[in-house]
Amino acid sequence: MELLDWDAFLTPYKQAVEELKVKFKGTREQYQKTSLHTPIEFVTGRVKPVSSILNKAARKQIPLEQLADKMQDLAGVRIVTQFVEDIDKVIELMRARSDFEIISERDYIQKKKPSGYRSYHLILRYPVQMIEGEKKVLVELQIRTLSMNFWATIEHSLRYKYSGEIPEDINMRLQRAAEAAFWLDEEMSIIRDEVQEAQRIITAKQQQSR
Ligand SMILES: Nc1nc2c(ncn2[C@@H]2O[C@H](COP(=O)(O)OP(=O)(O)OP(=O)(O)O)[C@@H](O)[C@H]2O)c(=O)[nH]1
Ligand SMILES: Nc1ncnc2c1ncn2[C@@H]1O[C@H](COP(=O)(O)OP(=O)(O)OP(=O)(O)O)[C@@H](O)[C@H]1O
Repeated sequence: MELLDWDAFLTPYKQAVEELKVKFKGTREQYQKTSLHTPIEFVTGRVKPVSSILNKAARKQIPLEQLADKMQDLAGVRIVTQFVEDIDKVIELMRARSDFEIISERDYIQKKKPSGYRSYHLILRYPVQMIEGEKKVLVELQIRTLSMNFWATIEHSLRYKYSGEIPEDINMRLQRAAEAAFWLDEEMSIIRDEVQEAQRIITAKQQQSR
């Protein structure tokens, strides 16, 4: 595929990522207007870079003609939460929506990956309105806490730096960091009610001074 074709091929994925980011940020804003704790801390998204698509296609032996069906993370959106309990709430919110179909779920929180990676993944089939008509694209939605996100971001950078072959001593540190990230989530869950009450007071004060 040439550069121009990539641009055309990825257009609906870009559209899907932009639309879903707006929608999920909108959900966060709705929560902020209530006295309820918002389960969404922030939302990010990206279209997979072409170099990364080519690497993954070669690694997984996916023919380029089958990318749309076989590579589920061409469009990726991530919802980051404060607490592990918020992840369940976000999953509930996603299951109640009618603007996409959830086609699969993977729980890497109950069952973390050997690397230490924790996150909850949903694969969505999302309809994008193109000038040629509706096109349904797959979107990978990752839901994770701030602590899980911190670990995954650091691990991703190291994996990139060492082209997947992370030296043993650093790997050991990463495993320990994964355990620390898990305990951070546990500790924060225990004081969740206190934290949420403090945040409610701060939000109410900010709204009064507007
Ligand atoms: N940082 C980090 N991210 C991970 C790890 N495992 C999975 N992910 C993220 O989760 C996505 C989906 O992973 P999987 O559910 O394992 O999907 P997969 O197609 O079986 O495997 P990948 O080749 O990793 O995409 C990846 O593209 C990454 O963004 C990990 O060990 N570390
Ligand atoms: N679902 C997602 N939502 C938001 N950002 C994502 C998502 N998946 C990956 N990213 C981010 O996009 C950037 C580039 O991701 P890339 O697709 O190359 O990584 P990857 O998903 O780990 O790779 P691979 O699946 O090919 O091993 C990274 O910063 C990664 O954290």
